Amino acid sequence: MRIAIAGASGRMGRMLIEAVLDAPDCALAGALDVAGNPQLGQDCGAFLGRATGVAITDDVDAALATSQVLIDFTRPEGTLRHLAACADRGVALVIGTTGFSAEQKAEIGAAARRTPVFMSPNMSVGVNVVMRLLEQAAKAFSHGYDIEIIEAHHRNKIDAPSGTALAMGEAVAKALGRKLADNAVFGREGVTGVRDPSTIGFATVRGGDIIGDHTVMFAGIGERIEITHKSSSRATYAQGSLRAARFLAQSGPGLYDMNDVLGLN
Ligand SMILES: NC(=O)C1=CN([C@@H]2O[C@H](COP(=O)(O)OP(=O)(O)OC[C@H]3O[C@@H](n4cnc5c(N)ncnc54)[C@H](OP(=O)(O)O)[C@@H]3O)[C@@H](O)[C@H]2O)C=CC1
Ligand SMILES: O=C(O)C1=N[C@H](C(=O)O)C[C@H](O)C1
Repeated sequence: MRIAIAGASGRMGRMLIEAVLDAPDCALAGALDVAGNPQLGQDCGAFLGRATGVAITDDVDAALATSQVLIDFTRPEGTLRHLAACADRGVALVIGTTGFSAEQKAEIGAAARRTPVFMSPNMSVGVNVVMRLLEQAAKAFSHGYDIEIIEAHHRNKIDAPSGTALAMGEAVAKALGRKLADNAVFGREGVTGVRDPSTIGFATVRGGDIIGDHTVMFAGIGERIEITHKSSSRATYAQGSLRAARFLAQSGPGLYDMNDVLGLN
């Protein structure tokens, strides 16, 4: 499978380059980064001391020329630019980027009618299994338990709450027949009044090199239940992304997520 990586010099881009180079069924076909990035023109394996023959470029057409799948961990505006190019060329797209608006998500859905697109705010198998546990827990604790979602990430993360925390909130809200948009409370300060039981609270921690921790708390009277996932390596996200790429390589146009890949639907 011929794979291009967008955000090639980023934290996830580098994990993905290493994962693709080490996967016997994958070959690196392109490495993209944004105009002005200092790594442009360098071999994308230089950080590993490996010569891949693939230079990092900001030329989207050149990076996609011989690629079957593009894996994108960049920023929403970058992803949308790559999405349009992939849809025009029929190149499949794996989206790991987070922080999309509702309008941007609709744009992704529309492009997925032309080419296979996979999107998940968290590529780890563990988080996606936890999503299912959360649906069950939310139904079981639907009365008398307050729901709070706490996430912690490294100091360089630029979006909050994390895409995963928001997806956990969506999963819990859906299981309860609520709309997250109507019930989410993002942080608290000052005289907040007593807690409205229908709300789903979010708290964000940013610091150091935390890779990604997520806890959903169901707080009742006399007990509380916490369902926690902690990532200890970005390699999990890279392996999940390759799994998604293999899935797309065998799929027609459509918008897919980890439930499709793991057969959880
Ligand atoms: N789904 C999942 O499992 C995971 C998702 N993520 C998400 O992936 C994204 C990237 O995370 P991370 O690798 O840590 O971030 P980094 O900042 O380390 O990397 C982002 C890369 O994208 C480049 N970039 C920035 N803006 C654009 C643009 N407009 N067009 C193209 N490329 C651009 C950056 O270049 P430059 O440095 O020059 O700005 C950089 O190379 C985030 O949204 C994060 O939340 C992260 C981990 C797991
Ligand atoms: O930016 C990160 O690092 C991560 N982002 C994703 C998110 O926003 O949920 C996934 C993971 O938690 C790491």
